[in-house]
Amino acid sequence: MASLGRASHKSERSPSSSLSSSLNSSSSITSSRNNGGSVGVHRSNGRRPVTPTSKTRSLAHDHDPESERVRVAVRLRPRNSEDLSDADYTDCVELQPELKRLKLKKNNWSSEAYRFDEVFTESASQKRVYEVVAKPVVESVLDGYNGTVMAYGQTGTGKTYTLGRLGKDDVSERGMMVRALEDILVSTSASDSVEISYVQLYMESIQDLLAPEKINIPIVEDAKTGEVSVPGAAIVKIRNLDQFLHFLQLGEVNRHAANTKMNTESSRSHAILMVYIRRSVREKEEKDIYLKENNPADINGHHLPTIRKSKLLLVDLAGSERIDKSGSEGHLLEEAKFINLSLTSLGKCINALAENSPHIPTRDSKLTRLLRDSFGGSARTSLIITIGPSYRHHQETATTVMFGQRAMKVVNTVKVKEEFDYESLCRKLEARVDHLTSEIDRQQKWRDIDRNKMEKKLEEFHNSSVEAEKRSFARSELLMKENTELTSKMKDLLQELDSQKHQNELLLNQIARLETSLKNSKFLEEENARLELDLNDVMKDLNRQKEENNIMHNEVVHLKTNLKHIKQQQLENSTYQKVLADTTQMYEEKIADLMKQIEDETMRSNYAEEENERMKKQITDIQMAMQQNQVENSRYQKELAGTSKMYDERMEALNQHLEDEHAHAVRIEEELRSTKRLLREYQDSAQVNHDEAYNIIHFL
Ligand SMILES: Nc1ncnc2c1ncn2[C@@H]1O[C@H](COP(=O)(O)OP(=O)(O)OP(=O)(O)O)[C@@H](O)[C@H]1O
Repeated sequence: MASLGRASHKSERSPSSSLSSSLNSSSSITSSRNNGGSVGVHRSNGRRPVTPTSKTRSLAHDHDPESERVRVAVRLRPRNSEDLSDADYTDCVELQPELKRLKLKKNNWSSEAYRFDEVFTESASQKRVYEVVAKPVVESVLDGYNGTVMAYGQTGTGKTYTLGRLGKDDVSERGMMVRALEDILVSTSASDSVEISYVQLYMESIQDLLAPEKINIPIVEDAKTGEVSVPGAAIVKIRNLDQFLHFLQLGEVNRHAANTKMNTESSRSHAILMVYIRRSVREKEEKDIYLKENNPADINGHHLPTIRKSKLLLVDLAGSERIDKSGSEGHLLEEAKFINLSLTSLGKCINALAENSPHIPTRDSKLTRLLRDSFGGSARTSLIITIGPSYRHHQETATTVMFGQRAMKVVNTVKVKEEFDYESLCRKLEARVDHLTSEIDRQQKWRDIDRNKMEKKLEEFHNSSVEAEKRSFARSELLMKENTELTSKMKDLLQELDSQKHQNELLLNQIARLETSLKNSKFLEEENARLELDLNDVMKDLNRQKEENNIMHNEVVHLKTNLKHIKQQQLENSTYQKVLADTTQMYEEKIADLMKQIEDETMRSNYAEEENERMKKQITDIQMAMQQNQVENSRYQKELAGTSKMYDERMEALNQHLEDEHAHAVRIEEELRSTKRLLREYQDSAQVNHDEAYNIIHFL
């Protein structure tokens, strides 16, 4: 305590000055109550009160001595059966709750007034006592401060009633322990941690009320932080009120108690309920703290989660007792001695703190060691002192009141204890590592899946490309084959074309020839017709000539007859007869020649007839060929259409040729005319011959 706590500058004040200061705060308490119904510590300098409703309050350490002073309330127990049965009963105190004042009677005519932070009459409810005394501390603890609520008083005055009452049958009877846990459990979330240890200090031995086998549990003090702990005690996580009630009842069962003259159930030990609260600092508050303290917790870019660890001590002290009154003997006496000894040590420390003494005898007892942080330390502390009403216990009441008065002078240095939650960070980082590992695994899995897919696709692509290559090779082979075939076909076609050309040429030639022939044939036909006509004429002439020849023959026969007759006459005329014979012979020779000419002419006429027939036949053949050619011509007409121009050109050549042919025909015609002329000459000659023959005959 000496190292952590010092009495405030108000420690030198007289009780009245303390009262004055309390008066200031009392008005603030009233104000707070009006605002929110809860009693908070309102600073006279106008700062906001430390209440659960003050959500926006600063988390800065508050060093207002008044606000950090140990709060002390006094509670008067109702008269008990002893008091009621006391015929000489007299009140030793007069309470003025509205003034938060207690008047302690010195004697029948005088009294001394003491100011407290709150004064509870015997009718004060458990609820109100809790809300005024303990609740602000509980809220402070929920905000991250350490806190202590302690009951101090003479045995049998209601310390256990005020703090440890379970209120199983009547909820309104619940004491501060149950109500505090109720509030804590309501105010904390699942992410927060609420744990308890419940120990008793019995005859300077710390024993675990939740695990009674644990005795002589050592007190551990952290040299650096001054933190006091009993790590040997069982720590139980509290999740609900029923669970807590169970443990509280268990502790009650395990607590040393005895039936004394003063109290049928007198606690023989100091019970200390330690509530450990571990809360994560909200993000915004965390940020505010970082900004305010300019100390951003950053490890490799990660903000460290900050937690607030706070501890609430609910201390139900064993009651001080006067051995003569309690009647303790033997073991009870020993217990009482230890109780009184430890309470005395506490009183000494409080005195020393109140008097700002350089030495605080913290180490005189385990109780003061355990409460080192509660008085003069960093905790917010509320003390409720319990007193009995009977004047019979005036001295004990006066001692208690004075203890309370001194305690009011003790100023603590409250501070929030925040630390980086390495455990949580570790868990978070582990979770992050797990998450990242699983993410990596997942991604690896996806990569594997993707790779497999890619490999499969690649294989498929490879296969398809091989297939495509095969197909393209087959196709190219096919194309090459087709190409070869087409080339061959093209060659054939070219050849065919050539042959077609050739044929065309042949046909053209043939057509030309046919056309020529046609022309010729026409011409010949015409010529033939003409010749036929001429021949007819010739034939007529010949027939006529034949008739004439016949006539001439007949004439010749007649002449021969006449000649015979003449010969006979010649015989009669010998000279004349000789000349006549010669002439006759000459004529006979001429007639023979003429006959021969006639026969030749006849033969020639027959030949001409045959020739005519042959030509007719030839014309018929030509006409048939022409008909065939016309069929073929119609067949080739389409093909010839494209080459008509060429044919036209050729036709010109043919025309030329035809002209030549025409010229030739003209020549033939001339020849024919010449033949006709010859024939006519022959006819003329024949006529001459005939005339000569006629003259001769006539002459003859
Ligand atoms: N405010 C009260 N109203 C009604 N009954 C009370 C009140 N305070 C105490 N009592 C009763 O007085 C008796 C003694 O109280 P309690 O055991 O709490 O005293 P104590 O201070 O704890 O005593 P000790 O120090 O011996 O343990 C109990 O029967 C309790 O019910």
